[in-house]
Amino acid sequence: MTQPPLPSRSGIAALIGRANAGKSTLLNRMVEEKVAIVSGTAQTTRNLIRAVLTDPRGQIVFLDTPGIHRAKEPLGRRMNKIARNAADGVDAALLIVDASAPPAMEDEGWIRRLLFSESHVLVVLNKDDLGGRHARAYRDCWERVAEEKGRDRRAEWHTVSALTGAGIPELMERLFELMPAGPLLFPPDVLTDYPRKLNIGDLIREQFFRRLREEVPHALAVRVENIEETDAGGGWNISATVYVDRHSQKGIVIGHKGRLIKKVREEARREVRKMYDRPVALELRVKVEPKWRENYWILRELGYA
Ligand SMILES: Nc1nc2c(ncn2[C@@H]2O[C@H](COP(=O)(O)OP(=O)(O)OP(=O)(O)O)[C@@H](O)[C@H]2O)c(=O)[nH]1
Repeated sequence: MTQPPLPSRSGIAALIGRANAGKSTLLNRMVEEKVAIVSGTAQTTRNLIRAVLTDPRGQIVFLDTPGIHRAKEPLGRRMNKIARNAADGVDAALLIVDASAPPAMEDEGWIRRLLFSESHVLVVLNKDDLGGRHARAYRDCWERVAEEKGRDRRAEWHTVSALTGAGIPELMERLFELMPAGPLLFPPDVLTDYPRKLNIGDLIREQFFRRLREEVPHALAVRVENIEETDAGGGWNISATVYVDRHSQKGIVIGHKGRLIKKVREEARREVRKMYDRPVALELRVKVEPKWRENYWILRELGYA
């Protein structure tokens, strides 16, 4: 029997929008049962990947942006920074707005940001079932901010109701078109097992977050290369690489006499052991990879065995 051909497009879409705009409802509606939502467990709240949708038209990896809130603590501020950057370097950035309510400061903030993003931008006017009274105000807001900023930048506008499903097939069709041709980013039968490497990477990164000043963690990625089962006791030998942008950051991440990375390794090891309930050995390497954020090959490789 011949297998159906694999889809030949695959890309990344970021979901952006203020709380209550309907991001989660929209995501659920877009992916329906066809998807493996990446694990509902508590750990994945830190995880940016929310879902991977594969169908004959292609594959879309949906990235979530943690809500932007008025964060006082450093971790919250860093999360905001991550959220703001999630719109960059993706194949489609979806700004979801609630068209039944007027644009809020946060919507305008996102518009300002998206005007400078190189990603293809789609503004999704959600909750159209409530009448979409304020749809025009969002378009006006876009135009006004673009003019203020001197940016001749257009967005694509889609009117939907995540609740009733109206407008969703058209939006999906368009998203698949926007995904670049190329091999799948993730295996098609994604992936109950897949989040493990991501989660462990997150746990390690979080330990750096806790110990470093703002600039560095933002320029820091952790990629778990390998999880090897040990012969005895069901333990894991994990090796991971910490990527930074610049040489100067390498020293910071390693710390005086290697103290910082050692501490991170110990704490991360403890966290992983707690989460997966097994003995863990962890090896960390630091690598300088200028502009890693612009290369999403790191993302491509995450999760592959
Ligand atoms: N009438 C209507 N309500 C909607 C629609 N989409 C979402 N909602 C409602 O809006 C509320 C917020 O939706 P969520 O999907 O939780 O919003 P969110 O943007 O994910 O919010 P956070 O999880 O806080 O980021 C819920 O009560 C939804 O049922 C829609 O198209 N029409």
